Amino acid sequence: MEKKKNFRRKRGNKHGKTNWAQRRKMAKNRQGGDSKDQTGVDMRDIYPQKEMVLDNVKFDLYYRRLLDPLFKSNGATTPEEIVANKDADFEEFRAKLKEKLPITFRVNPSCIGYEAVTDLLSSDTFIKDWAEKNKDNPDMQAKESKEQVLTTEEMENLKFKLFDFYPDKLLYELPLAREVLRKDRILASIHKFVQKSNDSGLLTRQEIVSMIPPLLLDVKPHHKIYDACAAPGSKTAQLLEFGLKELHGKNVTLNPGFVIANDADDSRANMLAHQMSRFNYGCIVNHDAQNFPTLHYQAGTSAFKSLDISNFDNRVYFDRIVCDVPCSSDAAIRKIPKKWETWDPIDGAALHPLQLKILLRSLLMLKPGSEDSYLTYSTCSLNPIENEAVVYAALKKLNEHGENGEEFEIVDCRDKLTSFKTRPGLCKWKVYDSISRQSRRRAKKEAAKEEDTKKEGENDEKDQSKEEEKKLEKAKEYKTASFEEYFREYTTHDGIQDENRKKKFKPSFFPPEGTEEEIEAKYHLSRCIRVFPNDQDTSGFFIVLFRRKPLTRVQTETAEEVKKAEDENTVVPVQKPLTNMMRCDPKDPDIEFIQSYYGLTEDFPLDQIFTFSTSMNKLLMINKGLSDLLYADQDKSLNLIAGGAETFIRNTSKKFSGTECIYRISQNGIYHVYPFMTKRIFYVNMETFLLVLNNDRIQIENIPEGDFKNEIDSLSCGCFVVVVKIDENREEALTLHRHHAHINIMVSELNLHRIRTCLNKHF
Ligand SMILES: C[S@@+](CC[C@H](N)C(=O)[O-])C[C@H]1O[C@@H](n2cnc3c(N)ncnc32)[C@H](O)[C@@H]1O
Repeated sequence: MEKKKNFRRKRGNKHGKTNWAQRRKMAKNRQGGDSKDQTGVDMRDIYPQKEMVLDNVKFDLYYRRLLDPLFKSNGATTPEEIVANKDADFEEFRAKLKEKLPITFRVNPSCIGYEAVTDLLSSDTFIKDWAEKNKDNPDMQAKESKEQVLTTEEMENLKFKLFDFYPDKLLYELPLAREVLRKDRILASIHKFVQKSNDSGLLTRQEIVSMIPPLLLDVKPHHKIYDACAAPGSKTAQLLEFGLKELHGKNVTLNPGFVIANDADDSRANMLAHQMSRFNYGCIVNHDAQNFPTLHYQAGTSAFKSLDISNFDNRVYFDRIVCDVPCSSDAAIRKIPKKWETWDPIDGAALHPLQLKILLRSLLMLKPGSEDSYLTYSTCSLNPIENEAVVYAALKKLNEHGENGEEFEIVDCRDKLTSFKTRPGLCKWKVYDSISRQSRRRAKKEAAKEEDTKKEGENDEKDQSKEEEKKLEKAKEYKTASFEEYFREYTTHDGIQDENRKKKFKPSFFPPEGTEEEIEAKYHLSRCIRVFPNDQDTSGFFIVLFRRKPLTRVQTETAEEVKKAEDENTVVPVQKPLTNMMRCDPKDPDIEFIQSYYGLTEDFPLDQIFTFSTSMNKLLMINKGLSDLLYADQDKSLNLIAGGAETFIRNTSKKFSGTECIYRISQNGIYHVYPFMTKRIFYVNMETFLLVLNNDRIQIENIPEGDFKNEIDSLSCGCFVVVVKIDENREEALTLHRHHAHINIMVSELNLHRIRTCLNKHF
């Protein structure tokens, strides 16, 4: 019993499940992150951790052979030169995989005033200026180290590296190793700046290759977007940013587009909530993507009315889908060095069936009959079994069974990545099974037995095979180790002898039949993209862009049913509560209070306010598109985890007692409300805005005489909003609270950091 208790404590809650925070802690402990004892001695100094061997002979053999057509021969003509050049390219590839990744990040273009941030980051002197400004700021210093690693001259010349294949000067790299950043007394402030800006949503730290799928999708605000395997959400954030970039204030709330982020792992799905919390534009759901429920727009809703009657199909479809499936992650080995120890191609083989199911389900969720329906499939694996084989199997299944010809096609998207090097997809590949260490040992033994069984006794034989095995392990070089020793080739599925292996190695692993030209003409597999780590110092990656062509018409209802549905258009559907998220009744006294207290205009969409709790302590705003989607879920089949932006918060704290203000406005949701406010909102000049931005608390008597002071003097206690016009198209807003004798800002430190940076008011 005692044992069981301990097990529970170690592993999480009483059901043995761990949440995200617990897992992080466990991982940190495993990595020795929190390794100091009570006296502050780092135990890693006493018991140094095992040095990780960044080598795997199987990995080398497998990829040198499987990806051979992709290694560069650099114009060589003789067979020897071709092999030598390809070997050199492979060596570069392999060497790069052993290096640590540089830190890259993206500016969030949906932040108001983000252009000021891109100007700062691309300036020659930002690093130097920021370090200088923060040299005495304890919040921006490294905790332990006080060294200065870079020379003054190196420091002078240090700049962020800008990648111009990404639009609007948004993508940067910090051109230094993490160790240097952490150690250097001055540079620590830059590291802190990136961290703080990342936490505030202004920057997103993300690997370059992982940014490619959303980039290829050319997202527009009206798009309905589905992210099938979304956690931890870096691509979801990018999709939201692209969608929101062109929208500000009012438009977001009334916008028909949305992003729905799904992940099958409930604790990972919860991690997405942070990414989405500021946008009323997205929601998070928790389903197996291969079985994602089909939703239908309901008669009577505006989304239903806008459906094309000549092509009637009231299922919910998506304009853009990101299918970033679970994979063996061997292309991310720079980030996960442990893979060097554990890598085996069977990992990819085991995931192929799930990857294919997720892709098939997702492709069918793309809007049919449209000129503008795109999906990206991606993995951070190099293995053709997880990549081209999945893509080919999906195309084969969907196109050959479609009645109207080839409905899905691979799009050539290389022109969208000019100045970013990629390598093409493979048309043909081999299917290899790896021979286990046990089988290799057995084979060695048998060979040894055959040669000289009589001379040696059993014990000697054991010693010999052990000896041989050691030698073999030492032969780390792919040139000296024999491929056949490690891998067995399967040419057809029918030809697999071992029944167990036959179950694991599916028919869909195998490449198309025919010549490369024939295959290419039919499937265009070379339009897939593989990123090699050595081409521009990134991780590896595989991406393919699919398009659903407007060929078939899918009818889910008969013409009479359509007619009936049209007749029913005037009927407002019953508003059932959702599984765990409820639409607030616009007639609820609390909602009516909000409307009158803040003087919300008639067009404020009261029916887009939702809550997760019957006590209505936190009210979330969702936009028009998301609201339509949730209406479509009348069967409550969506397992909704979070959605919308936290906008109104019930004032339960004592510090707000004595005011009539039942709900204050949250800074997260302010942008969705203030354009509709006619009361308790003040448009101020930049000077006044900076006064409230830079002071937590201001005595009312100390506010300089003028319009703002007069307005505050006559304002009752409670929440209010100030707005400043930055230029023709941009405004920034803050939530504040008026108390009897003072006002104070109700904005988190991180939000303040974001706003100050975007206004360029740190300097
Ligand atoms: C490669 S990660 C996604 C990374 C994410 N797209 C990003 O950019 O941050 C794959 C995700 O798929 C999830 N997953 C695994 N099996 C799934 C399934 N059957 N359906 C949906 N998600 C699944 C995993 O929990 C994991 O979070």
